Amino acid sequence: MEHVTVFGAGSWGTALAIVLAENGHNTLLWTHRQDQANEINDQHTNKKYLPETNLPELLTATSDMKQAVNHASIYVMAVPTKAIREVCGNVVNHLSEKALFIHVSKGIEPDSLLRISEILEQSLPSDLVQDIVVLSGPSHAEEVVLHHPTTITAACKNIKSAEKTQDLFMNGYFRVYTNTDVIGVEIGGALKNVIALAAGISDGLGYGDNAKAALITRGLAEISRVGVKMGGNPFTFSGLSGMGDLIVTCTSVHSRNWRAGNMLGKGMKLHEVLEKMGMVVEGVRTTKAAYQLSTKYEVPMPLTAALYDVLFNEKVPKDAVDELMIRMKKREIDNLI
Ligand SMILES: NC(=O)C1=CN([C@@H]2O[C@H](COP(=O)(O)OP(=O)(O)OC[C@H]3O[C@@H](n4cnc5c(N)ncnc54)[C@H](OP(=O)(O)O)[C@@H]3O)[C@@H](O)[C@H]2O)C=CC1
Ligand SMILES: O=C(CO)COP(=O)(O)O
Repeated sequence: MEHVTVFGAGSWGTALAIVLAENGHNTLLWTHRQDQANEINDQHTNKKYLPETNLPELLTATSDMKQAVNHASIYVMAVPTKAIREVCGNVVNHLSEKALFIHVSKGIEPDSLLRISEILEQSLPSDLVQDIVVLSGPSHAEEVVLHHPTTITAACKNIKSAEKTQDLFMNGYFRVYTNTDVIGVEIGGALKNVIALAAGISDGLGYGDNAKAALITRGLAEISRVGVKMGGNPFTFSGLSGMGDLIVTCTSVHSRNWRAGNMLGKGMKLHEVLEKMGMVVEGVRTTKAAYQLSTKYEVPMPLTAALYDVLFNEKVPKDAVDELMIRMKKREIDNLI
């Protein structure tokens, strides 16, 4: 039995805290909202994020950062990408012993173009970090809490820490693989959200399965192209954190990115969509970052560029699709390896 603190009590942080508690670990969930901590401790629910779920009574919550840091030396960082720096900054204020950091966020910071593990490296004192692990793959919180079979990857340059993460989370419904390709796993997890927004737009426009399959396949081509240039292993992109997560996010009604795209395709404005969602839609900021990555690494990413224009330059979605279809002729296969 280990002591673990999960930072972030949204859908994913709460679902992972349930997995850990069910695996017998002494798990504390940190939230920045006292009323939410009270609800979790007193009613064993988190109605805003997982309305149908009863939380294990052994799972407790706090909004006290000092208590959260002191509780454990294994931390799961489960806040959206845009909150990672702020939460790390607060953790550091109370950190006094070496800890293992497992992050589960799927994004890339616009402008700095840092991956989440790089933001953690920048924000945390290196002498107090045992290792940084990324846990990523096709895993909607709504299905994990129903114990539906789920597979995911724990990646760390140090395989021992990936294996430790595997042991912490693995159980009969949550199967964890290991990988040492942190770059590939993080890039796949972040960029699939861009393509999922596009898949939602395609469905919102009334296009069918052919269009969806095209987006998933050509989306994977552009994710792999830039991911390999950034140093990822080409094979990682056909694994759980690449193709696996791309499929689930582009095809599931649970996906916030797909749902947001769907509303855009039906004609809603981006700000209206984001207000209506009330949960993080990582793909919006990540589209900006991906567009910048495409320029920085001189990699063609036509789907990303089209989505960028729809989100930030008021391009009409149907026009973006039409323009994608009549681009100049191409060969299908890139020489990635
Ligand atoms: N949901 C899922 O199935 C999965 C999500 N992920 C990834 O996990 C990450 C978190 O997503 P998810 O849990 O779904 O997001 P949600 O939108 O469900 O929840 C986000 C949580 O983070 C909190 N938060 C936001 N900003 C801050 C801040 N500055 N300080 C402290 N807490 C903050 C929110 O609090 P508040 O209520 O106050 O807004 C909320 O509790 C994302 O990167 C996502 O891509 C990965 C796999 C699966
Ligand atoms: O990453 C996810 C599933 O693996 C969750 O995707 P959304 O953020 O689109 O809901």
